Amino acid sequence: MANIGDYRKDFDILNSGDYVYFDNAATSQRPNQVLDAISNFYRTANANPLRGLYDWSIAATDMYEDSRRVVADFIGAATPEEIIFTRNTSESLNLVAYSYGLDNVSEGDEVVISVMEHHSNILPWQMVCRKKNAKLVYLEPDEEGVISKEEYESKITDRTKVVAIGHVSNVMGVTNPVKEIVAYAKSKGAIVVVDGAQSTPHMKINVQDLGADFFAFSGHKMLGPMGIGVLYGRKELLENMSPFLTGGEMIEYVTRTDATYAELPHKFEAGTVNASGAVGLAEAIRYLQNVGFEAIEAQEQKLTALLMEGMSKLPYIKIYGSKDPKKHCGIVTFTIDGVHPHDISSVLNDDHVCIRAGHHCAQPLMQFIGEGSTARASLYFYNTEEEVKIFLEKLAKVREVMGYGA
Ligand SMILES: Cc1ncc(COP(=O)(O)O)c(CNc2co[nH]c2=O)c1O
Repeated sequence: MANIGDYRKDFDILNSGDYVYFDNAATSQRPNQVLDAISNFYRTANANPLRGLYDWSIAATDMYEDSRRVVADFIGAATPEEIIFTRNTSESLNLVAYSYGLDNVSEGDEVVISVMEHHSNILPWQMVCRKKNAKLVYLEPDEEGVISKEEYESKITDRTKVVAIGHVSNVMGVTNPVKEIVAYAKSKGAIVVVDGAQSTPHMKINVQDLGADFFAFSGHKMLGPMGIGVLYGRKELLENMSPFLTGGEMIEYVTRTDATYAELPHKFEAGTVNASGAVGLAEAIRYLQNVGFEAIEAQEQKLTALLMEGMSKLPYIKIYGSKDPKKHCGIVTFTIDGVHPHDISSVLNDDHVCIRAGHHCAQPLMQFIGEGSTARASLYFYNTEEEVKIFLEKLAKVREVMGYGA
């Protein structure tokens, strides 16, 4: 059994200088195995997949569809046809809103989301409700970001057609009770879309166990390349949905006035697909499975506990979310009295420490917690205790650098 620290050697960028990378909730880093898999695709099987009748195109198609099978197995889909490759979580969520929401939400219906959602899981539903004259209802968490049973049972009603909920908040780090929310939503006749962007990199996902009707995530947050995302959808729903984007690959037959569409999953994959991205994502999945989510979770929880314990010694720092490091998924959002989050990030960057600062594409949540912006450190399994110590040392200097007393 490899030690969790043995994997860091696979990430050249993390070993090429003195940078401390604590912005993994924005995007992760990539191991050499993923970079080599993408390079190998272009060096040995690069051709436009799915339509060509020659060896390279057939090889590219095989690699692309093998990757789809890897993704389906990874998240417990019933069949690979339930896996749609997109560019990212944002596109996946838009696909559901446009192709399912506009056809199934009617005037007077309600769509339930939470105030903690990323804009990618707010704006598509604002669009649906505006176009269909439906009502957008917000679930509100407690101070630690927990959505209570009373809260979701009071707001998910017989008028609810869609519940769209983040699995893990990119700000609070809290894991929502998705399985319970799904069960209750289904008892009210609603379908559930789960935004898995911040959960899929950190924990074992089984979409059938969750009961999700749709589940979205991005490759770049889980060691994969940018530009490849996934939408899982229950086959019976996908089969009855209109295409989202139209064009090449996704048709059976086109006349001057009409067209018939390809079978799943190709109906939802217009144009030349991101075959190399899918191959890279499949390799990222194999890499994560080799590390193991138990080891990943243990390392993240150990580092988050060290981080939060060190930050708690600085009285001018406020941490958002749970006081329990085990309930942060590696995400620690904070403010420093008197210092703008952008300045926190800039001062830390002077010491080669990389964190995120701003509204994190979660402005309704910022309004809910009464902040314009916050700073956020987000860890992954390849970060180290030494990096946490460096972060805490540099963080303790920020106020001084900004002209405050220590
Ligand atoms: C919960 C959540 N949903 C959806 C998205 C959109 O993912 P994308 O389509 O791959 O961009 C993000 C990205 N979150 C962040 C991107 O940069 N910093 C973040 O916190 C997210 O955290």
